[in-house]
Amino acid sequence: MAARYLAVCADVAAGGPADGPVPRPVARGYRSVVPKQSDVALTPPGQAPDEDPSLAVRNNGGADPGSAPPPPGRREAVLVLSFGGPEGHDDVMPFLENVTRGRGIPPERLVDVAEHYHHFGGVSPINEQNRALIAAVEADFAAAGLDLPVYWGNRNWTPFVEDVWAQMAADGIEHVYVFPTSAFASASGCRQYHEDVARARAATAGEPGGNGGPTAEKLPHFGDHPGFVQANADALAAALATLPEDQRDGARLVATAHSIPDAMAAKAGPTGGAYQAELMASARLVVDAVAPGREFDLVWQSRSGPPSVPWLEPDVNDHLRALAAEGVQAVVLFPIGFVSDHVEVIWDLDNEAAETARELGLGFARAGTAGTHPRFVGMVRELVAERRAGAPARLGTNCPAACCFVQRPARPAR
Ligand SMILES: CC1=C(CCC(=O)O)c2cc3nc(cc4[nH]c(cc5[nH]c(cc1n2)c(C)c5CCC(=O)O)c(CCC(=O)O)c4C)C(CCC(=O)O)=C3C
Ligand SMILES: [Fe+2]
Repeated sequence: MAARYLAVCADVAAGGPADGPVPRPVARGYRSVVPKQSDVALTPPGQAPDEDPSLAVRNNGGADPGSAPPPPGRREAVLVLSFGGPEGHDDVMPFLENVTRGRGIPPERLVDVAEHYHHFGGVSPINEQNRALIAAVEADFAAAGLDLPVYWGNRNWTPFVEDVWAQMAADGIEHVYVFPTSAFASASGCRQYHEDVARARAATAGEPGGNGGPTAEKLPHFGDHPGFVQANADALAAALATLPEDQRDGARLVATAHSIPDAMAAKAGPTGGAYQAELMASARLVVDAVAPGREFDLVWQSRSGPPSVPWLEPDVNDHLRALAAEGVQAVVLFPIGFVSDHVEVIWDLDNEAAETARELGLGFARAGTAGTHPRFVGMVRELVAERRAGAPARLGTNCPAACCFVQRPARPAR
């Protein structure tokens, strides 16, 4: 049975740190502060930040020569690099301004999204989820006898990646394996994480006596990694089992991911279209692990941007309406595009999409995300081990110098 891929481009084959000494290894427990403006130079539009030769490894589109094994004695670390989220009501607007600066998101959309956060006391669960992931990775490293410190930095809120970079430099870290909390290609999910590292290195170089701090390599996309797939498959099976027995076989399985502008999707990955292609491949693996060959759909959620700009469609809510009209009785949503149950998941799916399903009389279940599933946690160690062994990138995808670039204002340094 062929999967019903509803993606637009289905024809694309492409694949604060405390004062004084701060204890290693994790910059946790930051106070929530309004970000300071820094005057770090921007990546000029059109110039890829990963042309910075100190960003040591690029897993370019299948042509990855592999990294050299690390020189003996090099002091290394892992950085969990994430999106960031507010920690209280007063953080919400400054956080949203950080996310959307220069992005052309309409102000009324920001007001709406702020409400989603205020609904949860202004606290995004993403930070607690990242702390839990880091604790699990540290425990996994320790159990495997791997002595590698784990740091945490964010793009849009404390602990900011710039501050953590300075901390790693102060701690004598020479090289960092960057693990982004995002599995797939796109300007949002891959390239911006490269840009975050480049910005952090520029900021560190701008400090007195600074030299950019540790060199870095971003770990490859992991949507097809067995650890990620197993975590999502277990969650999908568990969600399916919550439906009444007579609905399970007929329930439609629906993968979701963050919508992105069509123009961004067209530029994702070395030959374009990689966001949808990687998501489809990942969702297929997840479904096959639960119910081999079973049909599923891939649709989009959390669209922002002005209506005049086309984004990937259909939206999950519209899709639920179409399914109900077809006579489908129940759905299981699995948000394959995210790695934890943050606001985009618990608001846009558990609240909005669940409400749509209720209105339509559709049975509804939502699968969890990878979170701290042991196979997902172990995946981080495996990805690092591959790079340390000098192996070619397993997946062969990570945004090379020129890909995923969309012409829009560079995100100013905070
Ligand atoms: C592909 C993708 C991922 C997955 C990959 C990854 O994880 O990186 C993702 C994750 C996330 N997106 C998040 C939050 C937001 N995203 C926004 C805006 C946007 N997202 C986009 C795409 C993505 N976003 C895009 C193209 C925009 C338009 C602005 C622009 O062109 O850059 C806005 C602005 C308001 C709005 O319009 O919604 C917010 C608040 C949170 C945090 C949730 C929490 O706090 O719990 C997370 C993990
Ligand atoms: Fe987003």
